[in-house]
Amino acid sequence: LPFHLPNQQQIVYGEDDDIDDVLDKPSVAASKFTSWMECNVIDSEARKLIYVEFPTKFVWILNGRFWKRRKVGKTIGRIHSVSPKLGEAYFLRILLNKVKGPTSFKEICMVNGETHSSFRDACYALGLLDDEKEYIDAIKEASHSGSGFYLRFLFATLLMCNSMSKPEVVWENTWEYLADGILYNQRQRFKSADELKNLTLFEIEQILLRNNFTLKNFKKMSYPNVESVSSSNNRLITEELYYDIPVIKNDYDRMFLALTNEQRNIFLNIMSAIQDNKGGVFFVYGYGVTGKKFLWKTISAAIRSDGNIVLNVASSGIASLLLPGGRTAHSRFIIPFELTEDSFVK
Ligand SMILES: Nc1ncnc2c1ncn2[C@@H]1O[C@H](COP(=O)(O)OP(=O)(O)OP(=O)(O)O)[C@@H](O)[C@H]1O
Repeated sequence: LPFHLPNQQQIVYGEDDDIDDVLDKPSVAASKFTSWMECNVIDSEARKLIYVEFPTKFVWILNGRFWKRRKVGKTIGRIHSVSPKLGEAYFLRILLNKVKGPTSFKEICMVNGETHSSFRDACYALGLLDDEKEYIDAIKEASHSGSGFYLRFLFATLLMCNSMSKPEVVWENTWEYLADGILYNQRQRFKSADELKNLTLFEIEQILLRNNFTLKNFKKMSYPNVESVSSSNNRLITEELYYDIPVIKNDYDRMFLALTNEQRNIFLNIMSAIQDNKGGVFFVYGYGVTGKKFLWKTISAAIRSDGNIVLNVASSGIASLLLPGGRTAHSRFIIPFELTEDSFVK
């Protein structure tokens, strides 16, 4: 048994069909599902049945596009299954297993005389959905042993699985647990008193600017470095500076000592181009498993352990996973890729 949200009935049409002809199709005016509701208006027997029971007493007359009382035969109904990800369609399906004889979509949403604004709310009112207590309790319980990072991961996983019917309720009740560690990390972000001073000056300058003043009017006062504030508020930059420097430094020391002569030569060449601000394009090639990625990792660790930024990119998703903090070049630099029949990634 098909069903659909209001005005979302399925229609099949050809590529060149005229839009008016498409809209005039009988399946638009009367889908199996909307005809069921129309039958409920005129037939009192129909109103005793939920949708899935309908085919036991009624048959669908395809030519006329209406339901008629069944005279012979037995049949059972089954409603198409729907993923919870589809939201309202999923909740409508739940209601269809409960509501007898509705004559309109509005009536499906009606519980004890009250019309709800969504199928989800109607499910709630009927007690068909759990309250979110079990999720709230689970997050609170996990907070005894898990860090804030782990809890945020848990909440994100619950969101991705669509397991919570009212994620906003869980969020409001648990955000303080989920926020654990963020304040601490933000404090750590300001590596020096100078950065903190700069940000404070920046905030003061904002107040002054709103009142047509500026710190520049006070000759002896320092002026904030606006560029560094905007970069410290830039999420991408912050993410790249989020590495645990002592850990990275340790990795770097270990890897640097292990470099082969050939790797070390390349490493020193590239590092000197960086340190002397010369820049350059380096093409490192070699047979598989000869240590190219090991070299990238060492270079990345060397640069990151100085608190600088490395953007590791690869052309394929799998290769990018092998690089520390790697992303595909397309994703990182938002390279447009026109998808046609003949397009391919070189
Ligand atoms: N100097 C080194 N000291 C210790 N282990 C190393 C060294 N160089 C490479 N390795 C190790 O050798 C293995 C292969 O290296 P890596 O993955 O860097 O090779 P690759 O050239 O990038 O391979 P592929 O081309 O197949 O992707 C890894 O396990 C790496 O840790």
